[in-house]
Amino acid sequence: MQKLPLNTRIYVAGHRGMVGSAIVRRLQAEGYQHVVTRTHAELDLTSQTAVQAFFHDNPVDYVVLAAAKVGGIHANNEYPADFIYENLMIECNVIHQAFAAGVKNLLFLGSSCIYPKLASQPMQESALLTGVLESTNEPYAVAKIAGIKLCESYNRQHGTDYRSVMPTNLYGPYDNYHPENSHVIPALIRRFHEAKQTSAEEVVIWGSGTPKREFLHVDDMAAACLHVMNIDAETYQANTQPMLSHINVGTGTDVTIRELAELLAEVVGYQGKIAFDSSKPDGTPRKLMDVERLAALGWQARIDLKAGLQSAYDWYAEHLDREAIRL
Ligand SMILES: NC(=O)C1=CN([C@@H]2O[C@H](COP(=O)(O)OP(=O)(O)OC[C@H]3O[C@@H](n4cnc5c(N)ncnc54)[C@H](OP(=O)(O)O)[C@@H]3O)[C@@H](O)[C@H]2O)C=CC1
Ligand SMILES: C[C@H]1O[C@H](OP(=O)(O)OP(=O)(O)OC[C@H]2O[C@@H](n3cnc4c(=O)[nH]c(N)nc43)[C@H](O)[C@@H]2O)[C@@H](O)[C@@H](O)C1=O
Repeated sequence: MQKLPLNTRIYVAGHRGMVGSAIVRRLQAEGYQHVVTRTHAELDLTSQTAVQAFFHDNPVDYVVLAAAKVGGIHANNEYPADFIYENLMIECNVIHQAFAAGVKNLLFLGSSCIYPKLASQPMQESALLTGVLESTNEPYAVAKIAGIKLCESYNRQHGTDYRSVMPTNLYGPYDNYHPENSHVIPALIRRFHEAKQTSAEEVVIWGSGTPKREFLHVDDMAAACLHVMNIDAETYQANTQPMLSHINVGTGTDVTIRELAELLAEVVGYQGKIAFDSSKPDGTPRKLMDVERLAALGWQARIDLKAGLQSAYDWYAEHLDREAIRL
């Protein structure tokens, strides 16, 4: 396994987010000495001129693109223009300006929602663009597919080594706990915690509870990112042909939303009723990732779901009074 030199200058875009912060923790733990970061306030990645100036003034060797407009099923449904515009702008600016500044290596984070709504399960990388997308997050998915194609096209035309990883649903420290705009795990952690504090009789879960989801702890995701970054170029190219420049990252197992809710109630210690509001959207019925490609390249998830949920809840409870929690 080729090891990136520890003095590699690595720019992590989105370093304060759940995934970006996990990647920075992992890089620092592994001894990388030159991790470059900018907050959203310091550098708005939707601004072409600001991104061009950043790369001109700050020579880097590797870019990790973990910055994005991110949200759960409700946020995607409510703000489709924001999701497609901001993510397309971030991807075009960072990928093109990295190339223009001579950066040879980049890791782009896509998402499992790039695959067709009814793709056969588990979903292989080759399923991309073989069917219609899930309507609740289609704009976001189209932006993510564009990110994959940007990396692939710069590799084909300019000989860059821009890689794309497709994470399944993620959770863990520094997640977004907004009651409406968050993903299901932070939303339910917060709802069950507040229900326990107020002795509420029941907690309402969105949808039917029947959809299935795969959940990967963000520390596993960060480990997978560093693993992919350290694969030598010819091995990476040989394992992502024909033109399949992306690699799925997941656990290879899934649970129903009902099972997840019951697990979280147990983890949080909530003993009231769990009800389902079928007026809320279910989204994709199932999106289990085929993780064989990355397994063949030497990486598998390690964090068990129940232990991961427990650690995520413990982190939430410990940070409630601090600004780290995005409520
Ligand atoms: N969370 C999940 O379940 C999944 C996430 N992913 C992907 O992983 C990546 C990271 O997601 P996650 O960590 O959960 O998201 P977060 O929302 O936690 O982090 C996103 C980061 O990007 C920053 N950002 C957003 N817009 C801009 C901008 N215009 N300029 C500069 N910075 C910006 C945010 O800063 P600020 O908050 O200050 O605006 C934030 O730090 C994304 O590409 C996402 O699509 C893929 C699959 C699942
Ligand atoms: C991560 C990935 O996938 C995301 O899509 P998603 O997987 O459908 O995201 P979700 O976590 O919001 O919902 C998962 C399931 O859970 C149910 N559900 C129940 N109760 C709550 C609840 O209270 N909140 C939320 N958000 N969902 C709930 C919800 O109805 C749905 O059936 C994209 O947005 C996109 O971000 C993307 O890249």
